[in-house]
Amino acid sequence: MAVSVLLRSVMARFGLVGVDLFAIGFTLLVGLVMGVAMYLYAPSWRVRRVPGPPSLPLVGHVHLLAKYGPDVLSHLANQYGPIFRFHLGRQPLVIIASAELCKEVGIKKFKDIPNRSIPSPIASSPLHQKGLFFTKNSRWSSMRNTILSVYQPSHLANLVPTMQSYIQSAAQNLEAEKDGIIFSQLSLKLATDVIGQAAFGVDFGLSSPGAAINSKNSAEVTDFINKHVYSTTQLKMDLSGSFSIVLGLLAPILQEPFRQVLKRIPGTMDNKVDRINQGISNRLNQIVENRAKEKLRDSKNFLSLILEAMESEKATRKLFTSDYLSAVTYEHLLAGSATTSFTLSSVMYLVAGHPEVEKKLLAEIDGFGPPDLIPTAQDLQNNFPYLDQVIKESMRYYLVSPMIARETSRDVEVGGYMLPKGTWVWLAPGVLAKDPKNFPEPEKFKPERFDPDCEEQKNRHPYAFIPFGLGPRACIGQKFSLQEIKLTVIHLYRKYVFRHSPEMESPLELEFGIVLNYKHGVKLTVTRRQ
Ligand code: HEM
Repeated sequence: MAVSVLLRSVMARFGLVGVDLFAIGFTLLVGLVMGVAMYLYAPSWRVRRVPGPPSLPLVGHVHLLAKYGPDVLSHLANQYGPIFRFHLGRQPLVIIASAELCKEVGIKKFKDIPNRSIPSPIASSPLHQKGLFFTKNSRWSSMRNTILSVYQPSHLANLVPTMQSYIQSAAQNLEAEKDGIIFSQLSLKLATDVIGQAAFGVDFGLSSPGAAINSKNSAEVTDFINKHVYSTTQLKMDLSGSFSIVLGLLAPILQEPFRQVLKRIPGTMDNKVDRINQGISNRLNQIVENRAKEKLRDSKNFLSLILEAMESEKATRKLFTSDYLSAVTYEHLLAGSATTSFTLSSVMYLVAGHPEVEKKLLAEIDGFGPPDLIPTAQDLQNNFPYLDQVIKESMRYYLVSPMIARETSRDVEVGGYMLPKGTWVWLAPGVLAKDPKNFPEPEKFKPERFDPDCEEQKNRHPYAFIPFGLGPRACIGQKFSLQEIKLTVIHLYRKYVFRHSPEMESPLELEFGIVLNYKHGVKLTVTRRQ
């Protein structure tokens, strides 16, 4: 009532006497509803010609994730072909599910599609945004060039003794656990220790036996790692993340304002994520600051190498301001731990369930030389061809990163469809890896399909298997992680054999995060070899 009186007096002032208030209210309401509808549907409208299933208002196709689980995109590719839409809430993704089109997006048309889209879990986490993964255009290429220069093969080769000593120490845990171990937990600790040393020159001391008791600063380290694990596992791609992440899926425009408010309200998940990310940032800044002050640095770790480059080159100094330096260093921990650990656990799980593969693998490992002969980086690359096949097949079978996010930076034609600037184009290596055209009987674990002499391998499209991505934006850590995984498998199989623990579910259950993870872990029993 009071509002209508007020409105009338305002209207009278402007000479609008006699205008129907109801009509104005109705027009405003219709305008508002249309505005919201346009906001929600505009992104879908721009790519409407690309085929895809009907999407639900607000949630898009997220409900299909619940229905089909990890196979959702393979299912849709069968129905809609090699390029189709999948809506994450309001945001349509154009999914690329053929090897030839992946090559087109990742290599041939790279200059039109050079960056990654930033999904809502990352948009709500400033900590994750300034690493190489999400930086864009010229900043990205300058950062990548500097980072690649510290990934020389000689640098990797120098890391073999460091990796080996962590592996040997972690393997001692196996002796203590007669009833079996949760291998995926041990491998995450090992991978975190290795990357902690390689990236920061810091010994987290997580994987050595009795780590919690021995480590001088165990409480602080455990706290840091727990924060890291929490921060990473909260980057959910479904509707179970923090409120601001879920809102980011539905209405991105509201995500940042809500995050700013919610992070100040104790008890909310946004508040917890923010506190934890702050804690990680502070700890990282401290590590970076301490390293920067050191006169004599251990030049084997990534951070020291970048700091040295910064001291000698003005351009690098300008590029790596402290926030970017902390972010790329943290990114190493993030990218280097969960991915490598998941892949290592997959290898151990799959070999443990396939005695015929185990037999061939043991023959190759035993044939390399005496049990205490540590392979060099070159040996690892050239002298373990069957191990290579086992790792590739394990990565195909359980692909840690089944999606690769990219975004068009101008209008570009892909697969016969014109995609406007700003379209999210996501490659689907997970679909390619399970496509029977590329991999006959995809549900069978057959390392021999990667034998360079076999017909299946010869006939396969060269980009049908891209676990590390492709083109100028491919993974920088590929050689690093393969070196670590091979050294670990060789060391473990020289001493032990493994079987599935009877306590483990079958088939293995997986969960979606920013990378794939094992829901209940990989549990194995261990037997010492005679
Ligand atoms: C088994 C282990 C790993 C897998 C499966 C993996 C997978 C991937 C994939 C699929 C991409 C996206 C590539 C693309 O867009 O084409 C990527 C990018 C990246 N990875 Fe890895 N990765 C692994 C280990 C590592 C390690 C150990 C590090 C660091 C030492 C690392 C650092 C990065 C970085 C920084 C990028 C972004 C590159 C850029 O945008 O220029 N990754 N990784």
